[in-house]
Amino acid sequence: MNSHAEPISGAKRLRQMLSDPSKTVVAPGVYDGISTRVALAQGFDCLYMTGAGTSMSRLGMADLGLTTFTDMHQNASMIAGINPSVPVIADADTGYGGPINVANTVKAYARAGVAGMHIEDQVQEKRCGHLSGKLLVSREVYANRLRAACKARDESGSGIVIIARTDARAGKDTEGNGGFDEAVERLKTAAEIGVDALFFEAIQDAEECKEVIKRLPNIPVLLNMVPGGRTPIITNDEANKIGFRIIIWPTMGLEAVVPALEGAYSALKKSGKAPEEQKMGPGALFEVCGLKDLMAFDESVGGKAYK
Ligand SMILES: C[C@](O)(C(=O)O)[C@H](CC(=O)O)C(=O)O
Repeated sequence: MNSHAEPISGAKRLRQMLSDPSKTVVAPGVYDGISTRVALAQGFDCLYMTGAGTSMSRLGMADLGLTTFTDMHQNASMIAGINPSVPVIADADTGYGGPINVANTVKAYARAGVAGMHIEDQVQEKRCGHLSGKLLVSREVYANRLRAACKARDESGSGIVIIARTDARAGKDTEGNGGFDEAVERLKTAAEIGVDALFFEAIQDAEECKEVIKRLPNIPVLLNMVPGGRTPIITNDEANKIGFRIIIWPTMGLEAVVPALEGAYSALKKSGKAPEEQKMGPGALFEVCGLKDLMAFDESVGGKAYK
C-alpha cells in the first residue's frame, strides 16, 4: 500500500521538543556525512552542524569566517537530508551579508529541511567564539540581521527555529560595547524582535550559567559546550537542571577524529602498513553509510546490480 502521509518536518519536530519546558534538547556536533551517520546510529534525536567543523572538513581551514553561504548551505542540506525526521540545528554564522543575504540564508536553510539555525553579531571576519579579540557589529546592525531572519522565517512558512547568538560576553563593538550586561541586553532585544531561542556565547563560569537563565526568562536558551573553551564542562543533566533548553557539543566529533587520524597516518608512515587495530574492512565501513539499505532498495524496485 502506498503511504502519502505528510512527513513531519525537522522544524516542527524541534518545536515540539522545545515545547516541553522540563526537557533539554541534546545535539552532538556533526560536520560531514560520516559523522552524521555515526551520531544518528547512536540514537540522538537532534544534531548540530558545526561551522567550525564545516570549515575544517570542507575547506581544511580554521574557524575564521572563511566558509561562504554556499559551503554552509551545501553541508547543511546534505546533513539534514540523511535522516529528515531527526532535526538538525545548523550554524549560520553572521548570515553572510546584509539583511537580504540573511533572509536568503534563512529561506535556503528552511528549504533544505534544516530545523533551526543561529545568527550571531560578529563582523564578517569572525572567529570561533572561544578565541580572544572578537569584534562585533553594532546593536543596530545585529537587530537588522535578526529582523531579517524572523521575517524570512515567517515568509517561508517553514517554522524554522531562529536562534539569536551574541558574542558580546567575550567581544566588543567599535564603540567598546561588550561584556555580560551587553550580551544580556542584545539577547533581550533579540527576544523582543521575535527570535525563537537565545545563544549566549562563551559563558565564563557555572555561576554565570545560572545568571544567564535568570536574566533571560520565558524563552529557550542554548548552551554551547566546547571542552577546553571559555565555559567549564557542564553535563546534559546539569544543563537541564540549570534551565538550558538546548545543549550543543560542536567540537566533540572533531576532537575524536583528529587524534584518530594522526594515529593512523603516523603508524603508516612509521611502520609501512595500516595499524593492526584497523579491522573493519570495506563492508563494515560502507555499512556505516547505509550499504545494505541502499542495495535492498535497488533490489526492491527490480534492480539486479547489487544482487
Ligand atoms: C559553535 C561554533 O560556532 C561552531 O562552529 O560549531 C563554534 C565552536 C568552536 O569553534 O569551538 C563557536 O563556539 O564559535
